[in-house]
Amino acid sequence: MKLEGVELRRVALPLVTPFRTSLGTQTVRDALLVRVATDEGEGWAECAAEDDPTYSPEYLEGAADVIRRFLVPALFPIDLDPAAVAPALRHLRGHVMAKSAVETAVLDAWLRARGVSLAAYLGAVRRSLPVGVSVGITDTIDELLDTVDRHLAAGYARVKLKIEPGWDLEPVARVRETFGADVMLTVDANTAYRPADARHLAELDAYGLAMIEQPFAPDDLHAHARLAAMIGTPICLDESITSARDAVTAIRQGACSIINIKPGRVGGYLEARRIHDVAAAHGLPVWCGGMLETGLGRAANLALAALPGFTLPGDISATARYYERDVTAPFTLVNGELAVPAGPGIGVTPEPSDLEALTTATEWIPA
Ligand SMILES: O=C(O)CCC(=O)N[C@@H](C(=O)O)c1ccccc1
Repeated sequence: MKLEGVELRRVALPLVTPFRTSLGTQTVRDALLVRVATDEGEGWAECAAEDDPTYSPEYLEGAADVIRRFLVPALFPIDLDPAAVAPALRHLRGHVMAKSAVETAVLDAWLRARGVSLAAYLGAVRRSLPVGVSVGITDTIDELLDTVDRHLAAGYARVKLKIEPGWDLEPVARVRETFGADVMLTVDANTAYRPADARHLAELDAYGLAMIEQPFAPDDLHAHARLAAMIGTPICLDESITSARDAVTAIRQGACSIINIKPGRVGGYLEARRIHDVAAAHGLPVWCGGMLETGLGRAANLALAALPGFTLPGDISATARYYERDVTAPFTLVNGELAVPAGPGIGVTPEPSDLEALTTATEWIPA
């Protein structure tokens, strides 16, 4: 398969409600979409990078630049198949979210041309999935309780509460006492705490949480291992894991007993599957994280989350949780589950009128 050109398209999707985490508050999702044109047809992908380098060192303008100047030119001479992309880009250091978007678009084109779904290609074992929902930091506890109530009524299998210093024990205690012991509850700190906060975080052990996600800095595996040894609640890593090698290191150091896999953060769906396999070999459950994806990323994440080791509900909410309008048809919860796309490739394509309405810029990179 030969690359004939690549379209980079920026879209802006207003969020239905502001999304506040320890990293800041988001009211719109600016996304970079990648469409590859090949001699066998086209493929789509979405870059997980945010507008600013707060979640990871990557950011959208930088990802577009590295794709335009380095990643795409490196692929033009290559006879492409899914396994050929990463090796062709290996001499270019880092930029895993940009690389993930390019690899995924090539993978989508290759699979569409062969009539194979991403789910089947990755080894999915389920056709629909119970999914979780992420709840941002709110101004008041009452607002938080209303939000959780609404999401539980919608059928979400797990509620994730964003926490940060000053907003942790009380919101968790109030949600637990309001909704009872049976709700699967997790917290995500997005690296907001310091090792000296370990004893404070250990008090979360009283609330039967399914996990505490990424309390400390991405590179501080020791602090995570020390907390893991102090408490019964499992520690889950997100930002710390950018490859299968990172996953092995973290597991061997006792820094985590659950891993949040985000294909963009680890360089693509093939590396994501490797992390799934490594975790399974060590008996660790994994789940699929979210980066406020449009329907393009959401579709691909559902395929990954259908693999056997993804035994915990992921951050793959219904479209309506974030967006009034999306670039693809909306994903809706049916009996608390989302259907895994079964069509060729990622199984969805943008709706032309919605895509145009949400587009803020496009550029074409010719061969
Ligand atoms: O449901 C979603 O797509 C978002 C899930 C979520 O909480 N994402 C968090 C995270 O750290 O996992 C996040 C996304 C984007 C930016 C910062 C944080």
